[in-house]
Amino acid sequence: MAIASADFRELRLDRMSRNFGAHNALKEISLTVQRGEFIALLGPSGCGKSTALNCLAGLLSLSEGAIWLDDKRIDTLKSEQRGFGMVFQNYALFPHMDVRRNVGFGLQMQGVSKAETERRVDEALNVVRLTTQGAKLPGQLSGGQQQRVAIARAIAVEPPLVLMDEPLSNLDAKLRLEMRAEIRRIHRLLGSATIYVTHDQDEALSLADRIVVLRDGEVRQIGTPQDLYRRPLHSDVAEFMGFRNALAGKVVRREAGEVEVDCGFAGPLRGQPVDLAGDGPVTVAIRPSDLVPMSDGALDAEVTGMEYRGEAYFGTATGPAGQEMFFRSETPLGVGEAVRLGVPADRTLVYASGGEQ
Ligand SMILES: Nc1ncnc2c1ncn2[C@@H]1O[C@H](COP(=O)(O)OP(=O)(O)OP(=O)(O)O)[C@@H](O)[C@H]1O
Repeated sequence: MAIASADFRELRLDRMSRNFGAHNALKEISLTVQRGEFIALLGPSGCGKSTALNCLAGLLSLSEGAIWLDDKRIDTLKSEQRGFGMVFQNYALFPHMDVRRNVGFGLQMQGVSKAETERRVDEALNVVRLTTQGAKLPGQLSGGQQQRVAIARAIAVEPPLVLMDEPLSNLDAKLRLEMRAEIRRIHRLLGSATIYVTHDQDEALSLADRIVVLRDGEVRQIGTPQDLYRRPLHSDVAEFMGFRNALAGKVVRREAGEVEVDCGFAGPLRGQPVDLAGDGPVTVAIRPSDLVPMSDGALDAEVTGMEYRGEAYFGTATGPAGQEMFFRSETPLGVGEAVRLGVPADRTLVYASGGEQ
């Protein structure tokens, strides 16, 4: 028999809140996670990601709200009674125990029989492809192998939910990519739900079925990686998702599904209205990789910097009213050179300024 995951339908966070004194670190987070889903909690430092994960794990109590696993309320249960698997950034392995004892630790705590523990340790090590390393101490393993041991320990208890807090941030770039694929593979194999905290949008995009973007303890958007990448609903989410150009302007023409915005350049910019209401000032959001030199581009600017990044050059430029821009170029341009930059209208998103309601 293989490693399984506990049977359940859904995990439901109902207005989950957590205060530290007067500080509201989590404000009424509501979310339903289906069995089999991979959810990334994404957001900048201090947005409440780890607090949310620790509340789920039972390491922190809720100030208000509730957590349900199907029709069982679990936020009132102690951490060990929830039986979730946890994987942390620093692995948190016991240095004096060999790999097998580390992996079997949770099972031993649960009072699982010796024979069953041995079986599940074998299976978990098999899943993370470490069957030959069982007798080693953590210190004799590489970072990636140690993180695999931590994953094996988390899944050996056959949890309904696996919680991961930035598990790859201590690994080098190559290993991070390898482990991403591994984590996804293991998630599929188990069929449990995974909630994965990260501040790295690439990691969230590549791993998750759905991404929950947090800011200041609040959910800003929940969506598929494609939703989040193509059409962030608010300008702050757009900025976080890599729309580094944020140009202030005013709508001068409206058509069905498209607007023209005057941002103080030679010509107006055409874009997609995302979060527009009224006639107030707007912010135009563009990814640097979509803003490129073109002879009939609407944005006239002067190059202020140029950097080679292998796949292309990335530059900075300033517009006539001092607008700061980040763009991509196939060829290098000299600092001080005049350039016209352009972007397709369907890659240009328009938001009401201060649209953070
Ligand atoms: N034990 C605590 N006491 C007081 N404030 C706390 C405590 N833990 C977290 N906070 C505050 O709650 C907010 C959210 O913190 P949290 O660690 O959840 O953020 P995060 O998104 O995980 O950040 P990072 O990516 O830097 O780990 C922060 O403002 C933090 O200072």
